[in-house]
Amino acid sequence: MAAILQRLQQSTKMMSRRKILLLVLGCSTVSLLIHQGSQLSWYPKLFPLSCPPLRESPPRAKHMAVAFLKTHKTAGTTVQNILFRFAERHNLTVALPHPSCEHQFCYPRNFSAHFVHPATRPPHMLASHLRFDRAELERLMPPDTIYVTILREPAAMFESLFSYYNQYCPAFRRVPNASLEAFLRAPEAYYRPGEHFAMFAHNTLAYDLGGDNERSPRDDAAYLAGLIRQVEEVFSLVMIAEYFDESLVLLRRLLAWDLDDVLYAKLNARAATSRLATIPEALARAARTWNALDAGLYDHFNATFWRRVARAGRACVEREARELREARQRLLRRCFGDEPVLRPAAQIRTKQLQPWQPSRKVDIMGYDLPSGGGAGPTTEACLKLAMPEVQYSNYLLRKQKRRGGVRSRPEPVLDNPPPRPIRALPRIPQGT
Ligand SMILES: Nc1ncnc2c1ncn2[C@@H]1O[C@H](COP(=O)(O)OS(=O)(=O)O)[C@@H](OP(=O)(O)O)[C@H]1O
Repeated sequence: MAAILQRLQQSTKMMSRRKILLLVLGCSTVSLLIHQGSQLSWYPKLFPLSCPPLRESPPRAKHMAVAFLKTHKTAGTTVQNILFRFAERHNLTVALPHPSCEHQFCYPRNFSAHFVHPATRPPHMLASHLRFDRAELERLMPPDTIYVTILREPAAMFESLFSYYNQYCPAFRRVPNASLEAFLRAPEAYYRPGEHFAMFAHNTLAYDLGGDNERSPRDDAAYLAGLIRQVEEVFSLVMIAEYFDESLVLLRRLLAWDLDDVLYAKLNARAATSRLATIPEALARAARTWNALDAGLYDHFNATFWRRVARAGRACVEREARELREARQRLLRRCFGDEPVLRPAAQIRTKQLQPWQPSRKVDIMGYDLPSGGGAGPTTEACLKLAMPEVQYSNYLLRKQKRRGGVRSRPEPVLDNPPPRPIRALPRIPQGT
């Protein structure tokens, strides 16, 4: 009897152990499904299992030698600011223009290594405006330099150029009522090749890339194909301004940087009142026809960009881009308050954050620090995040000059002298 009872007890124990085991297994499966449900079947595109982790293991060393060709009106200032801050955090030398070149490398002249301030050589990084010259850049930069650049849809870019350089580019100044429509109806009536700053009025991208902006792909298709080949040979990544966050994801992967390294504040944006809300289709077509070389470059590199995104896994790139946007919102809120409003220069009290205004008709927006924030590492990081190009270039030059000489006193950030007039483009007499 006792033996029967003992066996009964044992089998009950076995049963409950099996039940517990089954229960545990069941729970784990359900929890796994809940946890990864979105990665399995119902959101397969958004959360694929195959996305590489944000931080590689073992980590690939961050790439430190970068030359960014800062093309005009393409979100280049925002990319430049990312690179400047990275360089500072890693104690890298940034090539900066000699003061006689202003804050650009004597643009629109072809780049020469002579334009680089001696206190900023040999550099790890370069990100100021220049007209591309491969041999001269290779003479200056380390052999393992990664070259990157950015393009923007030519109609949007041209609308921005027309508004920003309206007072400086004679071709634009000739147009009655500063009308973009009038210019694009008959560009040849206003445009004179070879005159001062003509490159802002015709195929600016091609010119910045070192090409001949007067060539037309309609008459000479081989020229465009050759220019594309040259760009492909040198640049490891051509970013696209319309897909800025996706571009940064590709950039940070190329350079083995963290997502935090490419956080940014949007710089150099015009106020809504200074821009066309939408570019009418006919105007966009005319802008693309007039800038046919730029349109050809953009179409080609936009297509290669998306092929590259597809190779990296589109869903993974989108997921990272979304993480970047969320982290960026958190950072902007922390730096500039709950509503990180872009504001006109007149409303920015912090001198170092006032962006240059190209004319009374165009408002370039910026950020301001909340009052009473005081000094400190967070304030300094926020200040740099929103610092316009000229103030940041001047600050970096002073800092690097000092590093080359006396090392003891750190460069003050918050109380540096007011910036010199920005983009000291020569004033052109009315009616030229
Ligand atoms: N993150 C991001 N995404 C998309 N677009 C952006 C971004 N950052 C800047 N911008 C827009 O880029 C224009 C300014 O370009 P640049 O800084 O290259 O101008 S400049 O040549 O250095 O003066 C300017 O365009 P417009 O406002 O149309 O003039 C900015 O609004």
